[in-house]
This record gives sequence, C-alpha cells and structure tokens, in this order.
Amino acid sequence: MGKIAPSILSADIKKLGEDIQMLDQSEADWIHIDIMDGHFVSDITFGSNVVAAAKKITDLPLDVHLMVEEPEKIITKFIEAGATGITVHAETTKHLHRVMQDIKKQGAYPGVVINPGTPVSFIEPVLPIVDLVLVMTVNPGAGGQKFISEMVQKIEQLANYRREHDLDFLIQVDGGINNETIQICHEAGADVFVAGSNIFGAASPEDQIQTLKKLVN
Ligand SMILES: O=C(CO)[C@@H](O)[C@H](O)COP(=O)(O)O
Repeated sequence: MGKIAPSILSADIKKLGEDIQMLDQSEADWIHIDIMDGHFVSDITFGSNVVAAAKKITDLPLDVHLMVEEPEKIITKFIEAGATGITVHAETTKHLHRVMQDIKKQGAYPGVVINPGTPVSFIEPVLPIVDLVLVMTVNPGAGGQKFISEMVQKIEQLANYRREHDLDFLIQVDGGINNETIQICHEAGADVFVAGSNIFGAASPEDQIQTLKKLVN
C-alpha cells in the first residue's frame, strides 16, 4: 500500500489551518512538514510551533523533514511538539548514527534523507536502525522543481539492499512527484510519496490525493 504525504510547503499559508484540516479529511496518509533553517538550504520555513499547532487539529502522522544544520540540537523540540517521525539529512550532521538512536529513544521514527548528490553507500551504516529512507528526487530547498530521473536507480538500489539484508525501512521520495513520476518511483520500490505543488496546485487537492493514491495501490 503506497502512502501519500502531502507537503504543506505548498499549502496556502494564509489558511494553513484550513489546509491541514482538509488533509485530515482527505485520503492523505501522512502530513509532510518541511523545516528549513536558511543555512543548509537558503529558505526559512516552519518552527516546532507549527508542528504543535498541526497536532491539535489532525490525527494524521506528522512527518517532519529537517533541512537544517546540526539537527541534533532541535530534534527534542520537534518530538515534544508532536512529530511522529523525524528525517534528518545525512549531509547535516557528524553524528548520524547517534541522532537516529536519539530520535527512536524519544519515541519518534528515525528517518535518514539523502540529497541527489549523496550516494546510498554513504548511509549504509545506519540502514539497520532507521524506519525510513528519504530519497530526494530534487535538490532540497523549494517546491515545484523538476523530478531528477537519475534518482530512480537509487530507489532500486535501496529496495534491493532492503530485500538482501532482510530490513524493513520504508522508502520515501520527495520532489517533482506527479501522476507520471509517482508510478515510476512506485515500480522502483518506493512506499511513501511526498507531493506539494502537484496537490496544492490542483483544482481539487482532495481529488488529486485520491488520484495519486489510486496510482500506487
Ligand atoms: O522538501 C521539499 C523541498 O525541499 C519538498 O517536500 C517539496 O515541498 C516538494 O515539493 P514538490 O516538488 O512536490 O512541489
């Protein structure tokens, strides 16, 4: 069963609460929240207060994607705010293994993210202890970019690794996901599909979530 995780980066900030409530009533499986610090990526987005506010109005899992330097300094704040899972870029910390352990210890699922320029081999040592691997299919920092098709082989590589080593982490993809690329990623072995502009730019976001879900189920 493929899971759809709409990214609220593309929601209408003027009515973020309403958009989150709309997702809550839709067929979305998770809500994806992009946290940017203005250092690892150039933009700045939400803080843990947004996660805490979302938690009050939805029962959907809150999937927090940290695009921040030194994520170890802020994971506790986001978990206390209600994050169900935290994904951390492998490029942002010298202590990736410890951060994954700490996220788990604090009761959230640990996820590791790799940029398009980072190979799967870089995160092999943490694969046995993560619940999720996010393959960025665009360079992080903004919604609405074009899917980088070379990333499909990374999804296949991870799916093979998972099978060969009898592991059970989920494979998530993020960036440029639409009706066509979602099927390519699904066939390659991805399980969780983040989509921002494709959902919030649609005439009916609820219908588009349904369409994406049908394509992977
Ligand atoms: O993490 C990011 C961007 O850095 C994403 O979650 C985007 O929000 C995806 O947007 P679309 O490519 O689906 O518009």
